[in-house]
Amino acid sequence: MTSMQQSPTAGTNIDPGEIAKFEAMASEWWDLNGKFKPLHMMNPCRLGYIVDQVAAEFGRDPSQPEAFKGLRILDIGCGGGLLCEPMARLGATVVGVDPAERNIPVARIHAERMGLEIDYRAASAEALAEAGETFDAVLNMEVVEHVPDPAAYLGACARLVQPGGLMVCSTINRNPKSFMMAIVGAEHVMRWLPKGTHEWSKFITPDELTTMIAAAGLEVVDRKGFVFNPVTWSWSISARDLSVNYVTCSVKREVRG
Ligand SMILES: C[S@@+](CC[C@H](N)C(=O)[O-])C[C@H]1O[C@@H](n2cnc3c(N)ncnc32)[C@H](O)[C@@H]1O
Repeated sequence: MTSMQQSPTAGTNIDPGEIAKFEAMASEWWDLNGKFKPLHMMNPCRLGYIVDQVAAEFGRDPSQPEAFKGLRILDIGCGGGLLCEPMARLGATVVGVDPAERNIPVARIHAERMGLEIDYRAASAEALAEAGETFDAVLNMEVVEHVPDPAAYLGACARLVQPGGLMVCSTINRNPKSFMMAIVGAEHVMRWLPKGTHEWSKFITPDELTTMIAAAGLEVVDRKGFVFNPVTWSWSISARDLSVNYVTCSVKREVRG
């Protein structure tokens, strides 16, 4: 790149180092034993949470085929589409967006192979908000800890939620236990993730996240933990233990006039 050319991430709320990390792993999104193994392992648990929240908010029965038909769902920081695909299977109109350009063809090709129609775009939350797009539900899973200015990013995400809609946002708590589990355990001992995937200082406590989401104009209506059980080797939802991985659901109240 010459000094006259601008990086695609220049002047944005996107960390080029983070994008490079994810682009280097892009071919592994759908390898169950590859670098995204932890996300695949968590997927049933976090999908259960997302489906329940969306179904409750919009009065849908998720056991019915095409339960989410008519809903427009955005997955921001979609990676390879691990969450987009199940949403499309439930009948939603799905847009998956990620600033790491190499993720997009990987996600597109996989969706095509699965016979799913998903609108994947290399873009940022900020660019979509600027274009005035809105969605019934915004999925914002495991992204905020990779963003330079989380408060500004959440502001853009909140603008993408339609009045009456919701955002599901998950991330990692910041405390000594999360350092031991998410960095020492996951990156150095289990080697589930490449070393340096996460920076502990970028983790966010549930109260900090709640405050930022509220400042962005949404109301946090639910917070739960995602807890790994090393005996059953599975993840479950906890109402009490938000000490490492956790999720929030927030809504944009409709203005009554
Ligand atoms: C840990 S992965 C999570 C992927 C997906 N959300 C999931 O949970 O399966 C983080 C994703 O966030 C994307 N990302 C990094 N910085 C971002 C930003 N500023 N805005 C949106 N997405 C970003 C990365 O490219 C990567 O795909």
